[in-house]
Amino acid sequence: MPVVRMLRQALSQAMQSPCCGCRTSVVPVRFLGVSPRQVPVDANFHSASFSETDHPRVLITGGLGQLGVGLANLLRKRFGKDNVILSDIRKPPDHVFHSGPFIYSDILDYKNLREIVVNNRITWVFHYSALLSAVGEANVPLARAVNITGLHNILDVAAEHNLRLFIPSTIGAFGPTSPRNPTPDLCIQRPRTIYGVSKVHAELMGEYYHHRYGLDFRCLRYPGIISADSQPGGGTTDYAVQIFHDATKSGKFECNLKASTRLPMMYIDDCLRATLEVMEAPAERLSMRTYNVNAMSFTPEELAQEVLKHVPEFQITYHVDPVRQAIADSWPMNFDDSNARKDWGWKHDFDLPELVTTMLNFHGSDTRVAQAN
Ligand SMILES: NC(=O)c1ccc[n+]([C@@H]2O[C@H](COP(=O)([O-])OP(=O)(O)OC[C@H]3O[C@@H](n4cnc5c(N)ncnc54)[C@H](O)[C@@H]3O)[C@@H](O)[C@H]2O)c1
Ligand SMILES: C[C@@H](O)[C@H](N)C(=O)O
Repeated sequence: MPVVRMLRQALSQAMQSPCCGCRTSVVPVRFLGVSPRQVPVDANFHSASFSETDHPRVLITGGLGQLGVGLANLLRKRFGKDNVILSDIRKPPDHVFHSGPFIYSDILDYKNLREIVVNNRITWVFHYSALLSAVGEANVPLARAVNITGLHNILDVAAEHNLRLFIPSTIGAFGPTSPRNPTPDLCIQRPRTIYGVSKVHAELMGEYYHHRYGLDFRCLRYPGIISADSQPGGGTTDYAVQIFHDATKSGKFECNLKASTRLPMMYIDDCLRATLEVMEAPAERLSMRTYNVNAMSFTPEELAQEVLKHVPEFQITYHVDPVRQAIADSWPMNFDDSNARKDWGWKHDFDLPELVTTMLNFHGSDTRVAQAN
């Protein structure tokens, strides 16, 4: 059937369908190959995208970055190893490859995404593929492709196959004209990075697909995430991970942000737990589809002071990267996550002292910690 005729037919069906809220029963259609399809959306989709007695079948995109492997570990404990598929365009290290299902998936290849979802009977997607703030500024065309075209692909696949879709947003979705201390869920969002622009777009498109097509879209705005056993992928908050490596290796750290740069931060265990909790929350508990989540907020100077309590010879110096500093200066200093706490019971476990002890212990400074205490 010619494309124009199909579009007309889809539009006319959408106009004729009884309106439940503002949702219609037609999802966007991709015209690929010779068999374009229209997939009706169940009006009661929010109640379940899979049988409630079954475990979800999960796909994680961009899973080999800082957060994906930890998320896979957490989800596999809960839903079973074979129910969680990790994917990326990079080659997995041995321990990841042998820890559960892994497949190649390029978020820019729509047809391949659809095949993966169909062949593996996927019901939940955690869409982690992205270029972060600093690497995004270094390659805007690629960031635009991965973060925006890739987003469109995953939204369409999710809407067509009734998936529950998690997309992380970020403190970077706010900008210099947002209230920065604290930053509430709903306020002006005019970010100055391609990363931030693409994340505001993701928030708005996900919410639009939710209202328009009933897509079960869920989104958390993460602060800077600090992890011990995985490396950050090129963001502005990376210093708060690197400091622990350097403090334990050499006792010295050169920070690329000013001493007084305050940013919201979270330990990875809290971040991944928040992600699972919002995905498991009953739909009626979610008064919004995009929530701020937070744990703590600190400056490099305050972090260094806390490290010093454990590593008395630790020295921090500053060599400011103007690109990262400009980004950080436009981001929230404190994040108001009261809606997440009220609606679905968000509560963080790690504050700054627990974070520093955990990170230093992981990096093998047990003796120094013991000596200092
Ligand atoms: N780490 C943080 O501090 C933080 C904070 C806020 C939000 N987030 C969001 O969480 C998600 C995961 O973050 P992360 O820190 O693990 O990111 P990361 O940069 O470490 O990893 C991103 C992954 O995406 C993959 N990728 C790139 N292009 C791809 C493509 N075409 N197809 C498929 N995969 C592709 C990369 O290979 C990489 O493994 C991102 O969406 C990020 O915006 C992270
Ligand atoms: C904050 C977050 O989105 C990411 N860590 C970055 O700095 O780009």
